[in-house]
Amino acid sequence: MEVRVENGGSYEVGKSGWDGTIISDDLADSLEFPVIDFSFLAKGGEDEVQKLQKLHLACKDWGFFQVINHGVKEEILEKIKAAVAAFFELPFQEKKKYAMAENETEGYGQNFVVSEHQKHDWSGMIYLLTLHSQNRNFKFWPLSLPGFKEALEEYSREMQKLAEELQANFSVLMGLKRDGLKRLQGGGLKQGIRMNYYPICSRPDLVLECSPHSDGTSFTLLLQDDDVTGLQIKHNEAWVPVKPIPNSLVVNIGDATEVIYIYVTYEFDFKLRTYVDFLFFGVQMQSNGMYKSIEHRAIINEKKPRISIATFMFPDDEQEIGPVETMIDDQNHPKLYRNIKYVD
Ligand SMILES: O=C(O)CCC(=O)C(=O)O
Ligand SMILES: [Fe+2]
Repeated sequence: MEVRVENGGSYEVGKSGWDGTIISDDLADSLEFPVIDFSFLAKGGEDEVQKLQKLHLACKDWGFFQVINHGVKEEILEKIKAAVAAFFELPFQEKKKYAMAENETEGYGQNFVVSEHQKHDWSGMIYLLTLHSQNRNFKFWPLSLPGFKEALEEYSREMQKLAEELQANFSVLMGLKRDGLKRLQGGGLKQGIRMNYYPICSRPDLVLECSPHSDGTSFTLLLQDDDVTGLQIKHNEAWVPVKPIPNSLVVNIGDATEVIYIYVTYEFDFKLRTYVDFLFFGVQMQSNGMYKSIEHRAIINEKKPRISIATFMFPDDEQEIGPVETMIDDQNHPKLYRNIKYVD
């Protein structure tokens, strides 16, 4: 059985999608997906590594965790969800005005999901660069939608504060001062926000909406609908559903990469082989592989549409970054990645 996903001009043809055991919701509960109480982390000092043990294990063993008590007001979360819902409710002709152009990463894109039995609804996403503010490209912003710009700007500011606090905690875990990773990166994190809309689907077993991927970021903060489970992460070779905790945010470690070199060669057995050389920039790289960027995907729900809002944090460019010295130990943890500049 095949599922075809059309995305703008191109499409992928995949297998039926389900390519691994899916853990049931009950079993997932017993696996204790990490929940981090942010009020314990906020403003933590360099001498408080012990307090961060839970965060360390979450990043090392799962690459994902949910953050509660993060301090972002519920009304700000509700406002952005409502603004995103209002955008996706606009007629297609209106949304199309913000369409992603060829070779651009920003703007509105839609997936037309087709199974072998029936046509399904449109699903879509809109991706906007939000910080640094000079990177904003307002031609992709639905400025005529009342309240959208204000809601997104406010949400973006709150995510930045939270991301900086998380980065400070990652610094301490890597044996640095709170501002260690920021200094090594030569400045603040850049930010882009991807808003996803997943329509109802009567045969969710046939459709996999957001295909398996890992995030090419430093790290990501995800806000999802409180009452629809859609996100699944790969853990011990199984897909584990992440049941939303109301008003929480999901954080995951990223692996921003860039292909630097592709070469094709004839091997001694006269077979043509292709090699790809990657550069890595995310927290996975800075932690010298201790913290992992994990594959995840989202599935469509039978009864309720779902919105998710992913805030992608990127290293600032222009500055050479590499694995943090304290994470390298020639004997047990030799340096896995080269130092490099991030250029997007
Ligand atoms: O919708 C989700 O839960 C996942 C979205 C996601 O992984 C992404 O936008 O990168
Ligand atoms: Fe993702």
